[in-house]
Amino acid sequence: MTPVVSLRGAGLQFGQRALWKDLDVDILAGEFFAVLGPNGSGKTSFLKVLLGLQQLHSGTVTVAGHAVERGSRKIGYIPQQKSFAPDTPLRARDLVALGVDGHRWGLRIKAKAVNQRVDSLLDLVGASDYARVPLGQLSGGEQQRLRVAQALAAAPELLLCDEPLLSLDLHHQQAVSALINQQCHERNSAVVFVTHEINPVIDYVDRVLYLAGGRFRVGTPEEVMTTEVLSELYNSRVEVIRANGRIVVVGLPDATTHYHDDAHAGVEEGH
Ligand SMILES: Nc1ncnc2c1ncn2[C@@H]1O[C@H](COP(=O)(O)OP(=O)(O)OP(=O)(O)O)[C@@H](O)[C@H]1O
Repeated sequence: MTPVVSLRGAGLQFGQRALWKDLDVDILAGEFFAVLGPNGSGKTSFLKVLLGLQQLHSGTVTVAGHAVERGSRKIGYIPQQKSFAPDTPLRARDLVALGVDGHRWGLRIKAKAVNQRVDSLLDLVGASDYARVPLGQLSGGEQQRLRVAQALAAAPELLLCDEPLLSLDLHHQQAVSALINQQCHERNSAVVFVTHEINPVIDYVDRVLYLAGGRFRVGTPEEVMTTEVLSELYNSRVEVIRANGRIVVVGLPDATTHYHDDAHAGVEEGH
């Protein structure tokens, strides 16, 4: 089986700073692949390489067996959240319709089929109620659910997600993670899921790429999310604690922690 993503000897560097190098990895159809690491470790840049928006410094990358091309219909992309401008001249359903590949249906039934597909996607992400509201008037979480629907619209072979759960409440975090998991494990897309927190998707993740300090480790969560591996990656003693199926990492170096509030200082879940 041809891997959906294949990297060989891949390296990315800005100036003198190597984000990662000598990365060999194949990501398969139906695999949920999480990319974890502190701020600035190169997670978004990893997605940009797969999107053809960022050249590798060394090595090679292919998607579905071919050189990476920009704007590929094989790839669905949920970008890191940025709000739409208040005067964006699109309604919620227009955004989702942009993701639907109308060419799949014959001309005569095209409009109807596209409308039905858009309706079912809006329903999937719980956005039917605001389908006709202009994008700029929607909350951050509502906009985010539409981006998810748009990315799923073309049933992509490869689904790239950059922190897709940010600004979603717990209920919608669970709903959106389950949808992405369905696209992966039921519809056989390869999913690359960038996140600071593994816990919301811990039940779905097959393998992890953990980036830190110019180093990386690839493996199952059980192999990578350990005291030994993370201490080595951070070059500093951290403790990985597992409780009730969740992973808590304690003692991350200050420069790499993201406190949600003061109460979390020194403790970061699933990072
Ligand atoms: N085009 C570029 N030119 C120079 N430096 C860049 C460029 N793109 C990214 N960088 C740098 O590379 C590093 C990694 O950036 P990236 O956005 O991939 O990190 P990240 O792991 O996604 O971080 P975060 O968790 O904060 O989103 C950052 O220090 C960033 O400033």
